[in-house]
Amino acid sequence: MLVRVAAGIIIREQKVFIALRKASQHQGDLWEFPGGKCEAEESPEQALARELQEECGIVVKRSDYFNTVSHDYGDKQVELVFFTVTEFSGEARGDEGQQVRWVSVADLADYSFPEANKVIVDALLAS
Ligand SMILES: Nc1nc2c([nH]c(=O)n2[C@@H]2O[C@H](COP(=O)(O)OP(=O)(O)OP(=O)(O)O)[C@@H](O)[C@H]2O)c(=O)[nH]1
Ligand SMILES: [Mg+2]
Repeated sequence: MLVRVAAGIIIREQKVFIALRKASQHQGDLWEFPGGKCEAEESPEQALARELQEECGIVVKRSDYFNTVSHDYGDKQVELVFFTVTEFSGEARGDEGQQVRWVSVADLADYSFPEANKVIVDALLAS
């Protein structure tokens, strides 16, 4: 099963917004950049805007392509399309009951992310 996912690296005042995946979800109890599956005929950018509105209550005003990561979890193959989100309206929050946090880029190193995120977190830490 190959799933295409759009995820947002939401940045404000040098901090990045991360959310904790629910224990019941795939790759549960790990931190993520919010986002979700692209629906049929939806571009990754459209999926990103929809998911961030649903999960975090923000309206994306500006997103820029960052990187694509393909990863095989064994039970699931994902193609993650990451965007930076630097302009949005609304206050980012956990609208699906998920724990959320604004963290400095350096502090991302202290959080556990799914394996596919490693290259993204490393790129941010190096930036
Ligand atoms: N949103 C998100 N998903 C990620 C990240 N890294 C990563 O491997 N994934 C994987 O991408 C897949 C899709 O994510 P999702 O569960 O958020 O999808 P969704 O919002 O449509 O929710 P759903 O599970 O309720 O249908 C999951 O298998 C998840 O493990 C990440 O940083 N953000
Ligand atoms: Mg999601």
